[in-house]
Amino acid sequence: MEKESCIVLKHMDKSFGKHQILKDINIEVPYGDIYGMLGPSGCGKTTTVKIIAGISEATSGEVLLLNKRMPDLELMRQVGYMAQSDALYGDLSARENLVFFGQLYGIKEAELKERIEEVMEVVNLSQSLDTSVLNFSGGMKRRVSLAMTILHRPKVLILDEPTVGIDPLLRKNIWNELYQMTEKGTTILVTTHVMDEAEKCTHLSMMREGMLLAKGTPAEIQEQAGAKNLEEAFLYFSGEREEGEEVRL
Ligand SMILES: Nc1ncnc2c1ncn2[C@@H]1O[C@H](COP(=O)(O)OP(=O)(O)OP(=O)(O)O)[C@@H](O)[C@H]1O
Repeated sequence: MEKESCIVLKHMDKSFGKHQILKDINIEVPYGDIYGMLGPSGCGKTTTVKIIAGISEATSGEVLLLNKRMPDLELMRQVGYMAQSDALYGDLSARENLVFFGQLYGIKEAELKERIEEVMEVVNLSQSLDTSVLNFSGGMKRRVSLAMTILHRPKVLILDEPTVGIDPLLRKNIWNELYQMTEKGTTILVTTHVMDEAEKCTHLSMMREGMLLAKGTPAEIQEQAGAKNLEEAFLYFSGEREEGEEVRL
C-alpha cells in the first residue's frame, strides 16, 4: 500500500479580502522529504507555509498534516516553524531564549539543559550560549532561531528562508543536519528563492503569482523543461504556462 503523505494540500485557495493570493494549490509532501517551495518574492510561499503550520487558515480547500486537518492546536505542537524574521528576546542570552521556549513546550529541566547544548552545537554556536542575543549578527540570530525550532524534536519542520544571511560553510553544515534529521524521520518543508538551495531538496514546487508552475524532483523539473538548471527551468515554466494551467510531472 502506498504510504500516506505527511503534508497534503488539495485545491487550496487563500484570499485577503478581495485579493486572491493562492490559487488552487495541490501539494503532497512524502514523509522524510526535504520539500522545497521555490519562487520569487511575493509569490505566496510564506502564506502557504503559514497555512500548513496552522498559523493562518486557507479560504478554501483541504490542508492535512500527519493525516489530520489543519489548523489544530494539538498538531501545532508537532511542528517546528521558523519564520522569516527572528522572534528572539534581544535582552536575553541564547540559552535564556531557548530555556523560555523549551519550557513553553513542557520539556523537563534536565532534558532541556542537554538538548539546548545539542541544538546549539548543530548551529555551531556553543561558544555563544551565554551571550546576549542583542550582540549577535543577523546570521547568528538566524541560527539561534533554527536551534529553537528544532529544540522540541518536531515531526515536521517548516523553515521559511532558513539560511538567509548564513555563510556558505555553515549553510552546508545546516543542510547536512537537515538531511540527518530526515533520516531520523523528520519531514522538512523549506521555502527559498535561491536555486542552489532548491537543488538540495528531494522534491520541489515552483511557484509564481500564487500558482504552482511545476512539481517534482529537481532533476525531473529540469528534464521536463529541457533545461540545464533550475533557473532555466523556472524561466521555461514561467513563459510556457497557459493561464491557470499547472505543469504536472
Ligand atoms: N496579511 C496579509 N494581508 C494582505 N496581503 C497579504 C498578507 N500577507 C501576505 N499578503 C500578500 O500576499 C502575497 C504573497 O506574500 P508572501 O509573503 O506569501 O510571499 P512570499 O513568496 O513568501 O514572498 P517573500 O519571499 O518576499 O516573503 C503578497 O502580495 C503579499 O503582499
